[in-house]
Amino acid sequence: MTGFKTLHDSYATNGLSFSAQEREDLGIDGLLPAAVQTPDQRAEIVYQRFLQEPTDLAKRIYLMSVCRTDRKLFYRSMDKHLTEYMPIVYAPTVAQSIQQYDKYYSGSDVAYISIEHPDRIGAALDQYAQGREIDLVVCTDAEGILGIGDWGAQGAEILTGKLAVYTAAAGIDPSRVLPVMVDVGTNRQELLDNPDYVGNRIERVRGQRYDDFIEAFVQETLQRYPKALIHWEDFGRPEAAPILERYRRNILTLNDDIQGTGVTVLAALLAARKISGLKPEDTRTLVYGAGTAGVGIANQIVDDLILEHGMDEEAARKSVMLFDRQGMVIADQDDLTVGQQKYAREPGEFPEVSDTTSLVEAINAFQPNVLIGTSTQHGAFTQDAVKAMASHVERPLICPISNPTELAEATAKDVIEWTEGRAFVTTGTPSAPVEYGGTTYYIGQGNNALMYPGICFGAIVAKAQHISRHMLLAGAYAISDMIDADQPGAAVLPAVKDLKEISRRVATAVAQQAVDEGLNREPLSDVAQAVADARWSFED
Ligand SMILES: NC(=O)C1=CN([C@@H]2O[C@H](COP(=O)(O)OP(=O)(O)OC[C@H]3O[C@@H](n4cnc5c(N)ncnc54)[C@H](O)[C@@H]3O)[C@@H](O)[C@H]2O)C=CC1
Ligand SMILES: CC(=O)C(=O)O
Ligand SMILES: [Mg+2]
Repeated sequence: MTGFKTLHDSYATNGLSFSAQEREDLGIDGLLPAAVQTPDQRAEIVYQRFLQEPTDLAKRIYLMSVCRTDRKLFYRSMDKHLTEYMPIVYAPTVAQSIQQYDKYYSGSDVAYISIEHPDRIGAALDQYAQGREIDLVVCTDAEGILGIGDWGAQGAEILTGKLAVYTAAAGIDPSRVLPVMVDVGTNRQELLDNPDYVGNRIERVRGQRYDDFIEAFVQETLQRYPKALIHWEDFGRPEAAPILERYRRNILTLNDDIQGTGVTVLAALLAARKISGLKPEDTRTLVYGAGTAGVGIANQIVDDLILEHGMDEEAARKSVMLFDRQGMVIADQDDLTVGQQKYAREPGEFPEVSDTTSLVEAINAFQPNVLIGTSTQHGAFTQDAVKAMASHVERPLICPISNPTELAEATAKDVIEWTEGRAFVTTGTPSAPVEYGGTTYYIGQGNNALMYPGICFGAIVAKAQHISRHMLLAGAYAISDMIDADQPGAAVLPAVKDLKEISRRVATAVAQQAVDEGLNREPLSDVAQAVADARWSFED
C-alpha cells in the first residue's frame, strides 16, 4: 500500500498520530501538518466536537463520518464515552438518521445489493470487502426498522449503528465485517414519491423472487466466507421468521430481533426471578405486540422452561399469552402468523373476559407476572393496565421495550410510580434512574445490543456450525451474576457502561457451549483465552 493510500485507509490510518519517522517512511510527511498528536488527544478532540454539535442527529452524522474515515480514532473515542455515544450512534438517534437519510446522506459505508440485479450480488460484496477476510455479515431489507417501519434503502444506517456496537462491545475487528443493504424496494409512498430517495423506486418484491434473491445472497456470501456469520436485522414480520427458520439449523446465523431480543429479555427475567424468588414453573408471560420481537421473546422464555427447567412443551407454551392488534391471540382468528399459532388460546378459554381486545381484562384473567411490550404503541401500558399487573403479583416484570423512545408502551418512571416501586422495569432505549419513596431505581436497557455482540462474537470465535438453542440460553445465563440482587432498586440488566464485560462473558459462555455440543468447526482448547485473543483493539 502506498503511503497516500495508508493515510486514507480508514482501517490503517493513524492520521495526525503518525510519527515523524512513520510519515517519512510512508512518504506522507508532506501530506500532514507538522504537529504529531497522541491518539488520546485526537479522541478528546472528537469528543469536544461531539459535545459542540447542536442536535443528536448532528452528533451522529459527525461521529459516523469519523468512523468512516478513521476506525481506530472512532472506537478509541467511543470506548471512552460509551454510555454517552450509545444512544447517538445507535438507538434512538439512528432512527432519525434513517428518516432523514435523503437530506443528510454524506457518504456510504455499506454494500448495496438490488433485487433488480441478483447477478451483481457477488460483485457488491467484493467491492466492499476489497479482498479482506470477513467474519460477520450484517444485513437488512429495512421493512421493519426499529418500530418506525419500512424505510427502504435509507435503512442502511441501522447497519452502521449495529456494527459500531459490535466492535465497541465485543471487539469484533471492524475490517472483517460486511454490512449489506438488501434493496428489494419499499412500500412507503413518501419515499417512492421523493425525488431524492436513494433506493430502488419500486414496491417491495415478495414471494418466490424475494426468496430466491435472499438465497442467492446467502450462497454468494458463504461461497466467499464459508465460516462467516450472517446477522439479519429489521426484516419485516412477513419475512423475518421464515428466513430464520429456513437457515438457522444449516448455517451460522442470527436474527437479532427474534433471538437477540429474546435472550436479552430472558436475562432480565432470570434476574427478576432471582430477586423476587419467582419459580420458573410459575412464570406467566403476556406479550403485547406479538410480531417478530414479541414471538421471539416468547420462544426464548419457553425454551428456557423446557430445556433448563424440564417443563413439558405444552405447559411451557401455555405459560405465555399473546396479545396483538386484534386483542388476545385466539386460535379461531384469521391471519395468525406461524409463530402466533403456537401460542393461540382456545376460544372461550377465559370465560370471564367479556372483551378480548382489552389489555386490562386479559391481565386480570391470565394474571401474568411478566408483561412485554413490543407493539410500537406509545402509552399502551396505561395506568390501569400496570396497576392490574401489580394487583395480582408482588413484583411484576414490565418491559416496554418498543423503540425508539417515543414508541415505548410506558415510561420507566410511570411504571415505578404506578406500582409503588414494586415492578422491575427495563426499557428499549436508555432511561434515567427513577427516585421513588427514598429509593433510586436503576433501569436496565432491555435492548438486544446487550446480547447480540457477545452471542455472535462467541459463535464466530468458536467457528460454530450454527447457533443452537442451548448457545442462546448460555448467553442469557452468562450475565445473571452481574446483577446485585440485594440492592434495593437494582436494575435487572447490567448497565451499558459494562457492555464490554457483558459481551466478554456472553461470548465466552456461547463459545464454550458450542464446544460442549461439538459444534465448533475447528479445535478450541481454551475458550476464554480464544475470546480474549480475538478481541480487536484500537491500540493495535
Ligand atoms: N428493545 C429491543 O431490543 C428491541 C425492540 N424491538 C421493538 O419492538 C417493536 C416491534 O418490533 P418488531 O417485532 O420487529 O415489529 P413487528 O411489526 O414484527 O411486530 C409488532 C407487532 O405489534 C402488533 N401491534 C400493532 N399495533 C398493536 C396494538 N395496538 N396492540 C397490540 N399489538 C399491536 C403488530 O400487529 C405486530 O404483530 C419495535 O418498536 C421495535 O423497535 C424490536 C427488537 C428489539
Ligand atoms: C433494538 C432493535 O433491534 C430494534 O428495535 O429493532
Ligand atoms: Mg432491530
